[in-house]
Amino acid sequence: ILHSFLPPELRLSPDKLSRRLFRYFSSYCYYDIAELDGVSPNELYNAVQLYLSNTASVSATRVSLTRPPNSSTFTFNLSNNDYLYDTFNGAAVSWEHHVTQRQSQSFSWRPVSDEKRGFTLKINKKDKPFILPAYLDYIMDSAAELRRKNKDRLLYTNSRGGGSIDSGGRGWESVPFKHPSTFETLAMDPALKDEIIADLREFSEGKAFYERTGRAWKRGYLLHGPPGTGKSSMIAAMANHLGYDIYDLELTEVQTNSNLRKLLMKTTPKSIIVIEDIDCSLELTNRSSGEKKEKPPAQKPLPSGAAASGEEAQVRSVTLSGLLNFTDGLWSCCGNERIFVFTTNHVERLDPALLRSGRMDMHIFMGYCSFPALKILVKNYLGEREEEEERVWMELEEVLVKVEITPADVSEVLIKNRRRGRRVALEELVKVVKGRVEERKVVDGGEEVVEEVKRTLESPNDGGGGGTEMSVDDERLDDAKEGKELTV
Ligand SMILES: Nc1ncnc2c1ncn2[C@@H]1O[C@H](COP(=O)(O)OP(=O)(O)OP(=O)(O)O)[C@@H](O)[C@H]1O
Ligand SMILES: [Mg+2]
Repeated sequence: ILHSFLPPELRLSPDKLSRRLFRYFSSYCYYDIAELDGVSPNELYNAVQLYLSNTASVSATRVSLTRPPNSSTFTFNLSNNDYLYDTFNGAAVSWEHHVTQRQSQSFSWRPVSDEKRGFTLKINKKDKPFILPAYLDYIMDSAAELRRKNKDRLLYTNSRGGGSIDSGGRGWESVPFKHPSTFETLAMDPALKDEIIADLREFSEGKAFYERTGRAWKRGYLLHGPPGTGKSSMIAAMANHLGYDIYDLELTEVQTNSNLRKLLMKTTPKSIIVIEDIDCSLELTNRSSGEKKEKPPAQKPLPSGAAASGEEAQVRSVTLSGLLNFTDGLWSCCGNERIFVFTTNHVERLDPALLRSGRMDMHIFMGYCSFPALKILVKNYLGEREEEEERVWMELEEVLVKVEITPADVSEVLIKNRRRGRRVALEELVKVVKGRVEERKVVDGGEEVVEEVKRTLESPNDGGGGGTEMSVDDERLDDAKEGKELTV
């Protein structure tokens, strides 16, 4: 009866009709996202699945857990007909996963699953203008990010072959990057560590900021400090924290500025470009001086093998300005989201052009082992602190301020004595640090004596310089000789 009264477009089966009526009066709208679009996979379905499997708001009543091979984390998927709630821009949405059996198996060249899977997104009609399509874009971006984080990261180098960039080779050779260093295991001042982590987060989330301010989306860090203080470990921790690849650029292997540019052009976004020991890699003379720069001794001969004239050598070698052009000049915008890290043991040897403000955004000094850093190292190697160790810790805190010991040295002692038990390892550490204090006293004493001897020799009233008697305590002089060679 109803059919005969209704217009043709509404003459539907009761089931469909009731659904349409329900949707018409409902305050929600629904979006179906099927696994397959015809026979090809639906990218959005995969993105939603990945996004939901990592979303923090696990409010579904039943989820299926999985652990992919070689992964340390569990992921979960929605079970059939279960819901998960999410919020975006303050609006609540829900996702339902449905799995149904395929009715008829039409012939297909590709293997098609027996099940038909899909997600249904339910959002309030009033929220629709505010969250669509931004929410779906956000899901696609988040999924791409998760995919990148889950994939093996790579360490590239230009010094292991990979084909010379000149002869059309790739220039970079890669290996899987598996360095275990993280910010948690990195022993350094906690305040500085937090500052670096915050800086990295700001950088990686700063796309809009960099666009708005017209700056190239890149950041430079200069790590300096004595050997064995964790500069390389810091780079690994940065890469692990951000999930970036690392390009370890061996400058001495690059022959010309143009090759350097080609190599850097081949780096991918979301990567860290590292130049270790920059003071040794290049003759980093002041680029404005216009003087001819001698080819650095470490630099390899030119591929042609021909002896280049002085002029040619100048043109055909990597210069500071060539490097800065890429890190800072017009070329810096070729490729987004890149971090440059330079390390050096001698910051004072670097060209001021490299140090001027704005060039390297952050100068990080990796110093000798402080007490908070020591606590992290002990925790890394020996585990959590125990109750009855108060005395040893007090002793360590007291002596540590008197010496310069690198985290690498501390690690060495702890690794060597780890098997002998925690207590013994700590006692050994105290012994080593105290030993260093004693050594230092001798050296300091020696230096004092040297100064005193110098003063005596230089003073004409005392008859110094003529081999006459000196008023130096013999015993201290002996000590000094043991500790340090006298060079007066
Ligand atoms: N701050 C640190 N935190 C944790 N471990 C450290 C730290 N510093 C050094 N180590 C340990 O010492 C070893 C050497 O450190 P690393 O290679 O990072 O030093 P570096 O500063 O890069 O030295 P170099 O200037 O000689 O290149 C590392 O394998 C690491 O185990
Ligand atoms: Mg290093």
